[in-house]
Amino acid sequence: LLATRRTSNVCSGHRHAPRSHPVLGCLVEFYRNRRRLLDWYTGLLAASPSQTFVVERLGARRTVVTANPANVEHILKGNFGNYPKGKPFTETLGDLLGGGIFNVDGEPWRAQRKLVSHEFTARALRERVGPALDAEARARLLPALDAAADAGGEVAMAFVDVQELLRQFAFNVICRVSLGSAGDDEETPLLPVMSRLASAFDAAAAIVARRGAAPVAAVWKAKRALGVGSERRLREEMAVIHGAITELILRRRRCRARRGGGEDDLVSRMAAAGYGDEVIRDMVISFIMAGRDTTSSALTWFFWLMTRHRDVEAEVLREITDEHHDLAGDGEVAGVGLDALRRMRVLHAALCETMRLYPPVAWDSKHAAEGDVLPDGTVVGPGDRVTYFPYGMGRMEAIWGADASEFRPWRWLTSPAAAHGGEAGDGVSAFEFPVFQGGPRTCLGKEMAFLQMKFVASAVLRRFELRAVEESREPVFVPLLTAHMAGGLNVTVRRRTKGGTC
Ligand code: HEM
Repeated sequence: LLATRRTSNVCSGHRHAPRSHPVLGCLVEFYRNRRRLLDWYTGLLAASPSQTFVVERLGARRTVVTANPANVEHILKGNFGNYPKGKPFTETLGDLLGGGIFNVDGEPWRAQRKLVSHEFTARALRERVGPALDAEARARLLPALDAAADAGGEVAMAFVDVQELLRQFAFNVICRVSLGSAGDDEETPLLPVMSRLASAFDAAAAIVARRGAAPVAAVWKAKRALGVGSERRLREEMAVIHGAITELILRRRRCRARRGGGEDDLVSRMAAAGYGDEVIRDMVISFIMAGRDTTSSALTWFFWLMTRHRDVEAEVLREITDEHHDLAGDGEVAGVGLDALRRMRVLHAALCETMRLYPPVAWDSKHAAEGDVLPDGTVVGPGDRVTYFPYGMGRMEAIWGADASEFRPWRWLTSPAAAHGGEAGDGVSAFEFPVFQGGPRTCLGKEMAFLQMKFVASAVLRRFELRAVEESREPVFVPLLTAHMAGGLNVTVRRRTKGGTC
């Protein structure tokens, strides 16, 4: 069973691994560790001489898990063509994502990527993302924190779940960006459609994520064939999602017709390029998926880390105050504000450090089209799953040094490229820090994500001091499709005075 001398096999070759039944393979071990897979995998990778191990278990595909940067570069870039997402991935996520960019390979992926990249030009960020952030912050995010701050004065334990607030914020922003105004001006209010969509989306994504984590895929497939249990619920939630998005697209069309066309949002451009309603709908689903839980997850951990590391919070606040931009106060966010956000190096470093330890996408898998040998000598068979593992990589001493487990944003400012005026993190390879993936399929929304996270961090920290209600509790990181904090992040909110103190 050993793939190579340097690669550990979880069930037979690893010196710390328990002996396993030759037929059941890893199933027992896997089942025993199912609630702590992240830490189990991280430990196995750290102990492996080449930061790679192979899992073989009955009823599941052979899986190579790696935290080795040379292997990650090979999979994501060097031999990209041999590592599509593959059928097992697209089958698991197909009911949710359909034929959207996240769930297709080959030519359909290439064509969608070309089209979608227009959403992320400097102009699109300035003209559409900036105003969407500004509008959403003014409409809901800042008023909710204001209300919590007011309540805090009267009720001893008034608090707000900032993770939930951030998820709603990101959801509304991504809907505004991909669908334009989507008929805000119509008689039937838009909000109920959006909240129907948001809750169906949550339920469907959770069911699909559990499919991916199931020890044996045959179980969910049987439930789907019989239309029972969670699979039946998934079908119902998907009907709600499809109905709501189709309604939003129709509103968008009516809105465009009323205004005489000439608009440049994703839906309009896909329609103009001849894509049918179903493909457009699936693309919007992929977009919501990509843009919603990723930034809100990173920001939730960021705010929690700020309550733990007040020295870092003070440095970030000093930088924000120095930039003198008033993000939701004087309306400059869409112009000067975006440039000010780009200049914030300490905040950028703190966000990178947050995502190193708590990556929004904790692991990601491809499936080998043909047999291959990875740079560290691991043999890959045709059809094998190959998983790169940002969560484990962020904690590897082999990559980050002896202080890998500590939150130290300064490490991002001391690389030679960053120290000479580059952006924080310049000089760190995407294959050592594959939080946004890397190579031809690298995240298209990376710049938008940083802008959004910096915008929210600045707008919130400048006005409010957030403190975790249970400061001493270590929150639980739940990976699913995108990661989140179990139980949310309840914080108390106090308004800051002008000088940045409370
Ligand atoms: C902190 C925030 C974010 C992180 C960590 C992140 C991470 C990632 C990762 C790991 C992938 C690769 C997924 C895969 O191929 O399996 C990806 C792809 C993608 N991301 Fe992001 N993302 C973030 C925010 C965003 C935002 C705000 C958008 C805007 C809509 C976005 C749009 C996309 C798109 C369209 C793809 C698909 C690219 C392709 O398949 O060619 N992302 N992202």
